[in-house]
Amino acid sequence: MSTQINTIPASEAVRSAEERIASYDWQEFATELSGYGCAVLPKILTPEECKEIAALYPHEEHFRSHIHMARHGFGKGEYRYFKYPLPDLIGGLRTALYPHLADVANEWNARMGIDQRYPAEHKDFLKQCHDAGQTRPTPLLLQYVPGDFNCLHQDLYGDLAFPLQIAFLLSEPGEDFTGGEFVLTEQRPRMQSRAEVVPLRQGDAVAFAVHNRPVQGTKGNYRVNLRHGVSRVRSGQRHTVGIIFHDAK
Ligand SMILES: O=C(O)CCC(=O)C(=O)O
Ligand SMILES: [Fe+2]
Repeated sequence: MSTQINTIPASEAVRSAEERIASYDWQEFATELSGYGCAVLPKILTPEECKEIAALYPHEEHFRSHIHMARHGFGKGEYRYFKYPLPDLIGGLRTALYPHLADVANEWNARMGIDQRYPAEHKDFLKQCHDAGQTRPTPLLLQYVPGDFNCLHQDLYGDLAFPLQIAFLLSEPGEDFTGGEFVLTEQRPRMQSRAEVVPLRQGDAVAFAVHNRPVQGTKGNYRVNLRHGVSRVRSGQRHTVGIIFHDAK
């Protein structure tokens, strides 16, 4: 299938992704992400782009695998992992968003006493993944119908894991679907867990911690353990795209 998002040359898709992300206040974004473990990028995709991406779902040629969540105990609903080459817009956003997240990830690792530092460009991090045998693309398109939900989880696919990821809501809450809230939990050592429900509109993206983040305590930084998921969809259809920055084994 040829859709508009696949007819833009890849270099232009990166530029267009770079242009759109230049309009955000990345300092404020980093403060929010470090304060709460998640931060929203409003209206990163247009409604037309959301519809175009969601419309790829039935077209198998774009995907390497198809997962029925109930079969694995992951919840209920389905998703498909994109194949390389990724659709230009998704690949472009993956490349253009990475450097902003790498700055936060490197600061978090320093605060958590983890030696690893992430390179400034995504292609260099992907090379590390590929050299470690993690070669399969992880961006995915998810589809939920009434009764579907996504259990709390962490998207780890091997030893190498970039600590932040992004999900884009492609459907409009209240119009295309009800329920289906994006949820994050944060397990704090020797304390009760904290939950966040992230309000998103169509075209918004949420960046969040994949598994750990540092929290400033009275005696220095401590590490919390995060999981994310989606509450039950009550009506309609909900689509999302997930961008994970490490590749899979
Ligand atoms: O559907 C969602 O909002 C969450 C999808 C998800 O688990 C992910 O992008 O990793
Ligand atoms: Fe996920």
